[in-house]
Amino acid sequence: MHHGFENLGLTDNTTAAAINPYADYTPSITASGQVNPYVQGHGDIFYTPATAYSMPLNYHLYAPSAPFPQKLLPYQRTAYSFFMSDNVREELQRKQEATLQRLEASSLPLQINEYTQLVPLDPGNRGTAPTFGYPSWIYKALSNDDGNYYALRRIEGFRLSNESDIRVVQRWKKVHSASMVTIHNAWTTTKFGDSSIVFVYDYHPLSKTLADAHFGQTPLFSHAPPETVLWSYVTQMTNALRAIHGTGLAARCIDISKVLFTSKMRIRLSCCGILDVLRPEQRPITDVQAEDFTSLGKMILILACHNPMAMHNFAKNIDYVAKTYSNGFRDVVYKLCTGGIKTTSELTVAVADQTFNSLDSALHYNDGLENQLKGALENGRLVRLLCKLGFINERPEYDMEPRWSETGDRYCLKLFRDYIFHSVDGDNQPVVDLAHVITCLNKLDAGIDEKVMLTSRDSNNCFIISYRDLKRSIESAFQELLKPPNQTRR
Ligand SMILES: Nc1ncnc2c1ncn2[C@@H]1O[C@H](COP(=O)(O)OP(=O)(O)OP(=O)(O)O)[C@@H](O)[C@H]1O
Repeated sequence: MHHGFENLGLTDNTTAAAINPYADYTPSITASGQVNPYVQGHGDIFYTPATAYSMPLNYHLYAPSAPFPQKLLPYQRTAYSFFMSDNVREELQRKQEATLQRLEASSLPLQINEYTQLVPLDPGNRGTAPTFGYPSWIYKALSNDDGNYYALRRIEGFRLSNESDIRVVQRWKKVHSASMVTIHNAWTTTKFGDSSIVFVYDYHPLSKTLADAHFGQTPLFSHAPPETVLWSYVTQMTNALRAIHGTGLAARCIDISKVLFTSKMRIRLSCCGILDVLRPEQRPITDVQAEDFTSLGKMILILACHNPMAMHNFAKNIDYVAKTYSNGFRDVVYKLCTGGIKTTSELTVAVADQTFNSLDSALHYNDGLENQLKGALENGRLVRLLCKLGFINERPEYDMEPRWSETGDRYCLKLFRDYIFHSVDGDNQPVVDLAHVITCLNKLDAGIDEKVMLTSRDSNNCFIISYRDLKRSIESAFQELLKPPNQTRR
């Protein structure tokens, strides 16, 4: 397979010193003679100038972001390493889709405070199952203030008798933990036609409750889940409790229906702060905090036994845990359920070993994501370049202008576009080779000295031109498009 033209791979030492005929573009050349693609022409509207980082690698070369799923040929790797993996892309796209989903016909208010586009997140809910003693609803909503999506939890029919009760939300806003759904605000409203109180939380698209994940229609596990999964839940909830108790608050909502499963093995405690407003506690906070540990023990017992009613026969079920899981796990669950753990320090010590396992898998996962990120590292640059080429090529209004016409120096850009996209093979069949496109665009963006041979469409003319000069032409042609109308285009 060939592209019609071959790279000559020549290094031209003269172009580096050549006079720049277009004042608009001066490539930034580093001490080692490389072109810095991030420092484009002055006032380049497509690039934000890099501040701290100015020494690029050889930008048309990519380090492999191994491991590859199978042995790939070099040209396959070029395309493979340039994008995130299909799995990650699909997951993110599905989350995007869920986030942007809208409800065409809705009886919900069009706007409440700064929030619009309300979509119920729990459409099966008829508001009959009382959460915290009241019917409750949860909606996704768009904030007109910051353009982010939030989850609004509405507690129906609640009247705030004491204004100061809602102030506790300010304290909750200060609790930061990656194992919690962050709360942002709370307010009362009559916009739903009743007196409701609304709590504003972070929105986590496609999340489900632990109850749904383990006991729903498509449960994650059909029987007892692996011990590593349960330890991971315990350590994540320990992380949440450390932050909550450390701020002098108590969670009061650890339950399979209130812990959200937000992505692979990531759980977050939701609904924090609601009970503190609805039913403020009079008891000493240490007593209330102690209940968080028993709730955690019950939750883990329920999941371990794969039985929502596991607490009804505690002795039998803790026996089952002893037979199915390790002694260490059984001991922690037993202590939690029976009040043997009363502070986060005690819990932290009890789960210390497992915390390192969780940390290790979190670090591995992080490495994996960073590798994925590498795949998308530079493709933004090429999109900008493609946009520029698109703006420049085939502009009918400049057909009669010499520099843009078939004979002018913009002509090589048109031929270069043909070289990238319109190559044909020996049988005159279109060559659709992503790796070729990416390689050419990378070289063009880096403006390297390598030369390429371009042939006119009628095969009568032939140009040999370096990527550096092509880049210069693109920049000057693009800058001309930006010129105000009263300045004549060259
Ligand atoms: N912060 C959030 N971000 C995104 N989705 C959420 C959020 N909180 C809840 N959800 C979605 O709403 C669904 C219902 O949540 P909810 O807490 O009401 O659970 P539930 O099982 O209906 O509990 P209850 O019976 O107490 O209402 C969850 O399964 C989840 O899909």
